[in-house]
Amino acid sequence: MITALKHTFTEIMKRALEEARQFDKPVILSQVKPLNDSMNPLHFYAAGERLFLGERFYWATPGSRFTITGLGNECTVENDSAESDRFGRIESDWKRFKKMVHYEDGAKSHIGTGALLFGGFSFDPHNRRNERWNKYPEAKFFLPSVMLTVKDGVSFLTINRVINPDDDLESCAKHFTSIAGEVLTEKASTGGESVNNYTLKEADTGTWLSAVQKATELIKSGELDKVVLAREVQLEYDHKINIYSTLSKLQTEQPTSFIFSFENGRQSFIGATPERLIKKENSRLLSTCLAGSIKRGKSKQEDTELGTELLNDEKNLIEHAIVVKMIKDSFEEYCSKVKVSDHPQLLKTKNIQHLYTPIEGSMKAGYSLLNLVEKLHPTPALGGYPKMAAVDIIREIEPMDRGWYAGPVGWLDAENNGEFAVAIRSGLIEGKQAILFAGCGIVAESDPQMEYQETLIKLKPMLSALGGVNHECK
Ligand SMILES: C=C(O[C@H]1C=CC=C(C(=O)O)[C@@H]1O)C(=O)O
Ligand SMILES: [Mg+2]
Repeated sequence: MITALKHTFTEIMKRALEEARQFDKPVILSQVKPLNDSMNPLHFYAAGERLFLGERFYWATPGSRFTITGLGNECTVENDSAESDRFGRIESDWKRFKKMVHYEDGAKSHIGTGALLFGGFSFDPHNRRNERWNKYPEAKFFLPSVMLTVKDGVSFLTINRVINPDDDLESCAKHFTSIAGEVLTEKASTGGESVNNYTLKEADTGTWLSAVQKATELIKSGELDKVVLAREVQLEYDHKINIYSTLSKLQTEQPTSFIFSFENGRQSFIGATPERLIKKENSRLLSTCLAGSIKRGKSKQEDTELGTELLNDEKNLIEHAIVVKMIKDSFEEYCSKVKVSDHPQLLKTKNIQHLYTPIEGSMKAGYSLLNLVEKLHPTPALGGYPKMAAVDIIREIEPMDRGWYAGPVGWLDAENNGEFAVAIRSGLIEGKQAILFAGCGIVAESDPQMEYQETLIKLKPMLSALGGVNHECK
């Protein structure tokens, strides 16, 4: 068995085992190999179904220029802390582990390969909890057993193993020699019925409209500047929802968004979000201010006219400016060389146009990616401004438990690089049921009916991926 592996890697494996025994602590061993043939990441996800159902993740940046697909769970790093230390605790748990990461010689030169954690955070750890989110703690990440990274068309396979002090060399070696073969030769089960017969229930529409009205009054009375209010719809299908085809439709229909799936037992939390929270590549940090929306036009001309209207609409410009100010202020605290343009541009997805301002900076020494996630979450595009007042009001008047909706979802590696998006345009899927979420930034000038119409547009990406393109809610 062991001889099937490269001699050097066997040596590394022995050293890892010795280290685990010496410190009486588990050690992560990671092997990264380039793949000669390019591989379709969604096929890889589907191929993991038999062996790793319930423990898979998928992440694709806009245009699928970078994807990571993880199968199996070598170790979970999670906590249910309602305090702000939920970010810090993920960081310190990961630090403890990652000190002992070993790479095959020469393999670790690509960000997004090797040992990394994928997962996310709930929106608000202090909110009441609906039992549907029981499997999604306030912070949960896992290290996959096997992972495919595709970067600009080049594929890498990572195999991870947590080596415990009482493991033996032979079983470790077996893990590395057999796991990749088992997945790579597995036939992807991508089929299944296309989903289209469903019933849709809208929860508490009246309550939501009154909440929006109430929010505008609170804003006018000076209690806060902005609050984001969300609502949910429940879809019941007559057969099990096919996650593979849903992801693949999202990927085709939403090329300007991040596509994600976090599979957790029988549930999958999936979405196509256009909004990056933070990306860190070495010391370079990028964030996206995205807020303010209008529908797409039916013709090119109407689309351009609507875009121009959005760029000049006072209500939407206020909604957007509040986000830019908060992210810019945070960047100025944590970064040098902050760059942000004075005027928003348009970001167009298939169904909607947004006001968009990218922002970048160079992270000061002593900070980490998760420090930035903690600082930014929730931005006023998801929470409101001021942050604490807005989150309190959401807790009080929003008629639902957001769970992981609008929380940060993404990955971080052992070198403190990674990327998080905000989990909007998303849904929680289990069996025949999908619960979809959509929210809107409420400012003093907001009109409840118009905000409601905006949520209908924001529900479309998920509805369409689930086969319900023409549905119009009440
Ligand atoms: C909260 C959501 O969208 C945010 C992101 C972009 C534009 C928004 C808006 O115009 O209201 C929202 O702030 C959502 O899609 O659920
Ligand atoms: Mg809006």
